Amino acid sequence: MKDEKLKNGGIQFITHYTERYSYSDAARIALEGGCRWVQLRMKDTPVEVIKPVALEVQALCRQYGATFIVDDHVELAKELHADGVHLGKKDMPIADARLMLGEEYIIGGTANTFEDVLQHYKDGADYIGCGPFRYTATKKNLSPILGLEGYTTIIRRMQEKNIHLPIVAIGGITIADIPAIMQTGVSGIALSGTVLHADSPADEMKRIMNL
Ligand SMILES: Cc1ncc(COP(=O)(O)OP(=O)(O)O)c(N)n1
Ligand SMILES: Cc1ncsc1CCOP(=O)(O)O
Ligand SMILES: [Mg+2]
Repeated sequence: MKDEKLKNGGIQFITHYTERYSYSDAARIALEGGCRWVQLRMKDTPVEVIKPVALEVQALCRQYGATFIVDDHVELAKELHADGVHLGKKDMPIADARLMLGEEYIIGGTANTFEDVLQHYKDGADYIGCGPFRYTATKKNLSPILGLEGYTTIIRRMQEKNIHLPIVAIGGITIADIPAIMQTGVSGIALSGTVLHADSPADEMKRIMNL
């Protein structure tokens, strides 16, 4: 079951605040565009404000058969029975989240280096959000930019150590970047701004899903 939910994961759409669309409208647009992996990311927002939005986005994801991931909030993910949670360096450690959530939940971890990937692998992550590919205004305090070379190196080092874990590239990615990034051996792509800021986000999502 968890494997199937992860296979929804070629392309992960991540929400972000815009004046144009509410979080749930943005998620709906991505789903209408064919995306089947949505992460609700609402930075600088109290959890009691996130919860009702999360319920809406979860219902939408269920309607479309999409995988629903909550950013940062392990307890909320558990309370809602989300499909999973995404955790970075400043969030709950993955090993602790695994103890809280058990094996059935997807846990994604952020990595910028091979050493990060190795740690998340040992701690039981299900996938890695690896980036940033390039500069993006969607996230503050970015780690060093990886570019294509960064992914190639991380994937090669994973192969050398026989580490099998889906790598999802993230950070400033546009449709034009996707073929070359996929060529490095990553399993998926996470995007936000390129969809949200497109003239027609639903059409952009469709173009991405049809690559
Ligand atoms: C798929 C994916 N990859 C990386 C991140 C970044 O998570 P984190 O480092 O915790 O930063 P915030 O998103 O919480 O600002 C992500 N959310 N999703
Ligand atoms: C959450 C996150 N983590 C690293 S880059 C990033 C933002 C991704 O959004 P965008 O596709 O707009 O750069
Ligand atoms: Mg986080």
